[in-house]
Amino acid sequence: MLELKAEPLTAEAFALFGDVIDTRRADWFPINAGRTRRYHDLAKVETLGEGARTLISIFVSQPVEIPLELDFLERHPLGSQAFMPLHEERFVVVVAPPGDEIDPAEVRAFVTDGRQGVNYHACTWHAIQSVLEREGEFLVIDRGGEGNNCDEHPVAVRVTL
Ligand SMILES: NC(=O)N[C@@H](O)C(=O)O
Ligand code: NI
Repeated sequence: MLELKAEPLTAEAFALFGDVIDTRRADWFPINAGRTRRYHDLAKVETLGEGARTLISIFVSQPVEIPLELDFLERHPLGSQAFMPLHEERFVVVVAPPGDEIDPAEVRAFVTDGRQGVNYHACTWHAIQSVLEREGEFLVIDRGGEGNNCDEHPVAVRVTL
């Protein structure tokens, strides 16, 4: 069993796996006669393969227990997947770099601070949505279309905070 203590999520540490969506760390420009700040193009949306299209969904998730025990990670080979909390929910992120095998030494665990969202790049191995403390509501942007877009890989991970 791989034991990991979750680190605070930062864009730098997450760069190998995807993007951190966070207005506090992003540029913006004014639109709508200056009434709106546009935080523009914050993450790389990928939609690959036959009939690919971008989906906008809402996930309402029940909270996970800590320690969080995982027995697999998953990846989406045909597209990215973004999760943005709608009510400052914190969540646990467990990732490994793209590749057909998962090297336990490369698995990382993070915890968000409520203002952060994540966008997993295509093929990044990740744990399924794991919200903390209370029911969470997330805006999810990912890929629809033909073909299989979800592979699972067994790996035993135990995450503490
Ligand atoms: N299956 C699904 O839509 N969600 C997962 O991909 C996940 O990352 O939670
Ligand atoms: Ni996923």
